Formats: sequence, C-alpha cells, structure tokens
Amino acid sequence: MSKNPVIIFLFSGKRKSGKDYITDMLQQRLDETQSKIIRLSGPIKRQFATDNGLDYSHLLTASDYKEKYRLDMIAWSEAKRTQDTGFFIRAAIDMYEGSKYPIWIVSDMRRQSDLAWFPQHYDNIIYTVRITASEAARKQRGWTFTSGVDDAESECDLDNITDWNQEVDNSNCSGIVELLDHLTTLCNDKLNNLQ
Ligand SMILES: Nc1ncnc2c1ncn2[C@@H]1O[C@H](COP(=O)(O)OP(=O)(O)OP(=O)(O)O)[C@@H](O)[C@H]1O
Repeated sequence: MSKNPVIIFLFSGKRKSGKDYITDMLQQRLDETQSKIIRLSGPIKRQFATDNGLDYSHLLTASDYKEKYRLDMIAWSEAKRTQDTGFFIRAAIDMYEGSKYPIWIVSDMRRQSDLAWFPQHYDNIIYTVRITASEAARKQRGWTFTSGVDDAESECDLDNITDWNQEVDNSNCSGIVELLDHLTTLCNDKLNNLQ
C-alpha cells in the first residue's frame, strides 16, 4: 500500500499575497519526483471551463481572463461544495496524481471546511502556512478590491484563524528564504524517516 503522502503543506492567504509565488519556489527546491503542487481550484477551473466552453489553460494564469470568470466560478463551486465538502479536494488529489508523491503542497486553501477535511483524512502529517502581505504590496501585484470576491466566503473564511503552524509576511522577500529552509528541512526529515 502506498505510504503517500508523508507530509502535506496547506498554504493560504489573501489574493495576491504570494501563494503561487512561494509554493512554486518551494517546489523548485524539492525533488520534483517527490513533491507535487495540488491546486484545489484545478478541478473547479477544469470543470467550469468544460461546462462553459472556456479556455482552461487561461483560467490557470494570473490573467484578466481568470478575474473575469472568478465570480461565476465561486458561485458554481459553492453549490457543489454544499452537497459534498470533500468533492473538490478529492478531485484535486486525483487530478494532480497525489498518490504518486510523498510531499503535497496545497497552494490555495480558502475555507474552514477544507482546513477541517485534511486532518480528518490525513492526521498528524499536516503543516499549515498562512501567507500575509500588506494591502500596498498586494496592490502593487495587481490586486484591487472587488466586491463579491474580496468580501466573499472564499476570500474571508480563514481570516480569523490564528493557529497556523507558521505565518509569514510576504510584503517583501525578507522572510521567504527562512520559511523555505524550514519547510525543506521538514521534508528531508520525513523522507529520511522512510529509509
Ligand atoms: N515576494 C515577492 N516578490 C516579488 N514578487 C512577488 C512576491 N510575491 C508575489 N509576487 C508576485 O505577485 C503576483 C501575485 O502573486 P501570486 O500569484 O503568487 O499570488 P496569489 O496569492 O497566488 O494570488 P491569487 O490568490 O490571486 O491566485 C505574481 O506576479 C508574483 O510573481
């Protein structure tokens, strides 16, 4: 039976806080045969694109295209999730072939229900990271407050959670190397324990 995963990183943060930026850097540091970025939004975007005749690859980029459809995607996915809280999580693990990789990097945690699901199914191997950034930094990266998006549950549901394993300010690059060093050490410890 597969022992995968041995560690799961759950990243969250407001829009343009730098989740993709940091999780990409983390994966570049790790052996790509050992780690996989899992985007919970992946199957949402794929299915939404199929159902609405849209370009799936465009929805994945930090583009105006993604922003244009964000509201509709949120409403559609909320309805699915209400029926089954684990629906998109299981679909994402499947889509990114999680069972092949010991290290999972979930880059877009947005809801308390997602945060509750992982320890229920993968106890003791979860490490949560909250990325923060000042509004000024986020604006510089292209963020503008959008009603219906920035005040929606998908953006605010984790705002009052405080018990993250680690919280990092990504307003500038000062804390990133230290974070990546620490996470890489955690991964190596876990992988060494397997041998
Ligand atoms: N520390 C940093 N230094 C320089 N550029 C950064 C930094 N962090 C993020 N960026 C840039 O800011 C932009 C937004 O970052 P990113 O896409 O990682 O945010 P996100 O939190 O994943 O956003 P969203 O929730 O909208 O997908 C990207 O162009 C990224 O390259």
